[in-house]
Amino acid sequence: MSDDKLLNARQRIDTLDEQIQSLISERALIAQDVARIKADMGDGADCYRPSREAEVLRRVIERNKGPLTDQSIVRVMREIMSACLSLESPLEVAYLGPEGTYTQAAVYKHFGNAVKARPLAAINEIFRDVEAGNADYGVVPVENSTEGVVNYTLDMFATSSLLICGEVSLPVHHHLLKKAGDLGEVKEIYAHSQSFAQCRQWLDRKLPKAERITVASNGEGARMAAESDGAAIAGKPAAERYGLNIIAANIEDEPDNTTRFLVIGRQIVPPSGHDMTSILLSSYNRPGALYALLRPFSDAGVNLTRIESRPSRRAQWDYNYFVDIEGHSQDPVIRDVLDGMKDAAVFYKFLGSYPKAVV
Ligand SMILES: O=C(O)C(=O)C[C@]1(C(=O)O)C=C[C@@H](O)C=C1
Repeated sequence: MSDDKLLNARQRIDTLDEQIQSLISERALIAQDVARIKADMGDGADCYRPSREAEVLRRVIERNKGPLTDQSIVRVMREIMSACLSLESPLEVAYLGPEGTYTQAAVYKHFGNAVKARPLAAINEIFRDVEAGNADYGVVPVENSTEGVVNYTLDMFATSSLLICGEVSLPVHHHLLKKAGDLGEVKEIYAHSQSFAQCRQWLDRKLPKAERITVASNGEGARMAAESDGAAIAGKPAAERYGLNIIAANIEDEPDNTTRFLVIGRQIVPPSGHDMTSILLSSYNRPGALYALLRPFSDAGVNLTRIESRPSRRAQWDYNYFVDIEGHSQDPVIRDVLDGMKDAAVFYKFLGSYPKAVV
């Protein structure tokens, strides 16, 4: 009797699978049409449309009645769009490698698995690669909820011609990885400095005597652990990539530890309805100058969500301010404020308007 029930349920699944598959194929045919339409419009260069993708994914969440979580249903839809886009034009995305880094996970979260992800050794190489047109887009880490900003990425924007085209928010779970053995045998640990900082309390408590060896990336640390008796702090993809065991899971001090990444490219992204805008400013070094510069945001009711200062490298004790606001630069209110700011600031650079991360 229960055999019959199982058979029946599987038949219903088979029927639905057939319908889903034929609908996905129909969708892919339309995506090919879209590519032809874009080519006819002389607009073919940018097959990837971040705003449209954000709209599609937001609609998926609005429609979701469960039982799948928003994250799960978005992941499925993201892969369908990724496969459709690869029919239009395969994308190449440079990221902070080697394989197994959180940045690689951010690439796949944002672009799906049909993208060609290219690992590079340093953040400046990613900027150069995209600027030179070797990669279509790049993905770089910009801030972590526990450890704060990635200064190197912010500094690159001061001189780069690239724009921010998107953001990716990735919950980061650190694990202690080792070829074999257990916690008691760990004498050396390889990790990126940010990961050591994010797991400091756990390490002080559990492995106070182990030597902490800072390496360029967590992927690199995992590779080194695979070739030695040492352990590495990295994510699950690195464990899989380098054949390591997870000997302690989720060792980050903050359970909500999240890293924000930026997608960099040459595209001016149109509004999606829920956008962010990033700018770089510097003000005169006199009382009230920074306040006067930023006040128009408040007067216009624009939400300033982040401000970071970095040495400008133009003069001693002179600073650049990285400012994030909610909204798009094509919104007339924001356009007016930014236009005023261009004249009032000592230095002003528009870094991009882009859709807020959907999940
Ligand atoms: O709407 C478009 O412009 C498309 O190319 C289609 C599509 C999709 O599959 O939905 C694919 C790629 C783009 O990045 C956005 C959306």
